[in-house]
Amino acid sequence: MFDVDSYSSIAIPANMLKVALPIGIGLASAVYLTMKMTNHDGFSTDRSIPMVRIRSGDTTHDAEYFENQDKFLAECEKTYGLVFNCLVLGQKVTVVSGSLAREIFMNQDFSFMDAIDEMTGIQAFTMSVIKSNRRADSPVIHEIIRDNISPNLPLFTPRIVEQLTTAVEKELGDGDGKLVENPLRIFQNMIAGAMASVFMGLEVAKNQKVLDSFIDCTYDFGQVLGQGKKDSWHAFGNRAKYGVLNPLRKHVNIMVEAATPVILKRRQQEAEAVAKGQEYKRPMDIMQRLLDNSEKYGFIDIEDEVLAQIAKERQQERQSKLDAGEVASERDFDGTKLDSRRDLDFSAAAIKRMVRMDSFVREIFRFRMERLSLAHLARKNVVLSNGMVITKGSKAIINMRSINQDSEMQGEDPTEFRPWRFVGKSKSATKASGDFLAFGMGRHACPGRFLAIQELKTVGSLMVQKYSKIEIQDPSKSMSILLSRLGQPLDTGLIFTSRTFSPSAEKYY
Ligand code: HEM
Repeated sequence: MFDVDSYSSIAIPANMLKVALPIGIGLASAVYLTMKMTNHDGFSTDRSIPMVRIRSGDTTHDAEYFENQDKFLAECEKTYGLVFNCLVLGQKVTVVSGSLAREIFMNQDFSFMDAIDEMTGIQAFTMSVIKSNRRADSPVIHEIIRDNISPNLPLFTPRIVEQLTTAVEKELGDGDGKLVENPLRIFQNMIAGAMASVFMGLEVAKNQKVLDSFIDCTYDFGQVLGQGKKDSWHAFGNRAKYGVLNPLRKHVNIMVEAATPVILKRRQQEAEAVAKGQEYKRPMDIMQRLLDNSEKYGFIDIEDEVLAQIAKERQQERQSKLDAGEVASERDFDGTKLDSRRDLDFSAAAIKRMVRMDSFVREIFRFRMERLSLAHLARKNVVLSNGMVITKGSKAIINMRSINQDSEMQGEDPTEFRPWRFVGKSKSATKASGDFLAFGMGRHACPGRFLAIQELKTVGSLMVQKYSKIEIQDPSKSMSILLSRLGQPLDTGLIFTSRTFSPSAEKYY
C-alpha cells in the first residue's frame, strides 16, 4: 500500500485519479460486455426452437410485450408452441411454457441463482460480506432455513403476531378514514420487525437501528435486483460498485454490534445454568440455532476473539460455582414447557386453519405474478422432453401466463381474480408444484416460503380483524393496482377505517 497523498504529489495529481478511475471502469466494462456478447447467446441456439418475429418498426419484443403481456404470450404460444426465443426484458431468453416448465426446475443443470447473478451481479454484493460457505451454490442457506425456520414456525408464530400487531397499532392505529399515503413502506416496516425477531430474537429486534437495517437491507437488495428490464450494464454496474463499496457491510456491522452483548449474555446464562446443573432455556431464534450449530454449518465465527473470551468466562464461572459447592439438582421444566408449547401450537394452527386467507394469498401470487419470470441459466446442454435443447449458457425463462391462466390447472375463468379459488382444493399457498411456480419447485424450491406465506396470512388477517374498510384513495386505479407486479409501489394511497368491535378475523372473509 502507498499513501495516495504523498504519491500523487510526486507522480499523478490526485485529480487525475478521479478522472482515470471512471475511464478505467468504462474501458473495463466495454471489454467485459464484448466478451459477454461473444461468449453467451442468451437464448438457446438449438435451431429447432423458433424465434418470435419482431414487429415491424421494433428492434426487440419489449414494446409488444409490455403493451399487453397476456395477448403477446398467448399469440406466441399459438404460433410457435411451448418453447420459443424472444428478445424481452432487455435480454435474450428462451421462453418455456406449460407442461415443459417444470423440467426447468427439476433439472439440476439449470440454475436460478446463476441467472439472477448474470442479470444483476448480485453475487458481488453478497459475497463480499460473507465469511464462510463462500461457494456461490453452497446449499447451506437453504439448509439453515429448511432445518431451523420451517419446522419451528409454531414457536415463532406468537412473536410474529405480536410484532405485527404492535406495528399495526403504531403505524396505522385507529383509522377513521385515515389516509396513508405510502402504505408499502408501512407494510415493509411490519415485515422487517417480524423477520428481525425470528432471526435475531426479541431482544435484538427491539433495537431500532437493527430494524432500520433490516428495512434498508431489503431496499438495498431491491436496488441490486432492479425493476423491470435488466441488462448487462445493470449487472456490470453492480459488480463494479459493490465489489468496492458494499452497503451490506454497514448492516453487518450494525447487526454484529447489536448481537454481541446479547450473545455474551446468553453464553453467561448458559454457563450459569450448566454450573447449577439446570437445563439452559435456549432462546428460540435463528441466531441461537446458528450459535449452537456453527460447526455443522461450517461457520467461521463472526467474532472469534469474543467466542474465545466467552469460553474462558464460562470455564471460570463453572469453576467458581463448583468451588463454592453450589450444585443445584436437575429440574423438570416439562409442565411449563408443555403449557407454553400448547399455546404456541394453537396460534400456528389458527393461522393454518385460515383457508380463505391462504387461497387469497395464493390467488394474488397467481394473478399478479410477472408473466415472464424465474429465468434459469443452463449450466450444460439440456434436452427437454419434446427433444428441444436449451444450450449451455443460455437462459430459459418461465412463461407464467401459460400456467397461471390455464383453466385445466387453475379452474374456471383463469383470467378473473377470485380470492376463494383454491378453498377446499388442497392447493395451499406453500405447495410448490407444476401449477404454482411462484416459489419454484423441486430441490431448489424456496425454503423460506412457509415463513413468507405465514407472515402474509398474518398481515392479511390482522388487517381484516382491525379494519372494516381499506379503500384505494383513487378508485380509478383499482384495476391497474390489481394488475401491477407484486411488490410494485402503489401510485395512490390507501384509506383505513377501523372496526368498532374486534371479532375473530376468519368470520369476515
Ligand atoms: C414472497 C416471498 C418469496 C418469494 C416469492 C420467493 C421465491 C423464491 C423463488 C422463485 C426461488 C427460486 C427457486 C428455484 O431455484 O427454482 C427462491 C429461492 C430461495 N428463497 Fe425464496 N421467496 C420468498 C421468500 C423467501 C424468504 C422469506 C426466505 C428466507 C427466509 C427465502 C429464501 C430463499 C432461498 C435461500 C432460496 C434458494 C434456494 C436454493 O437455491 O436451494 N425466500 N425463492
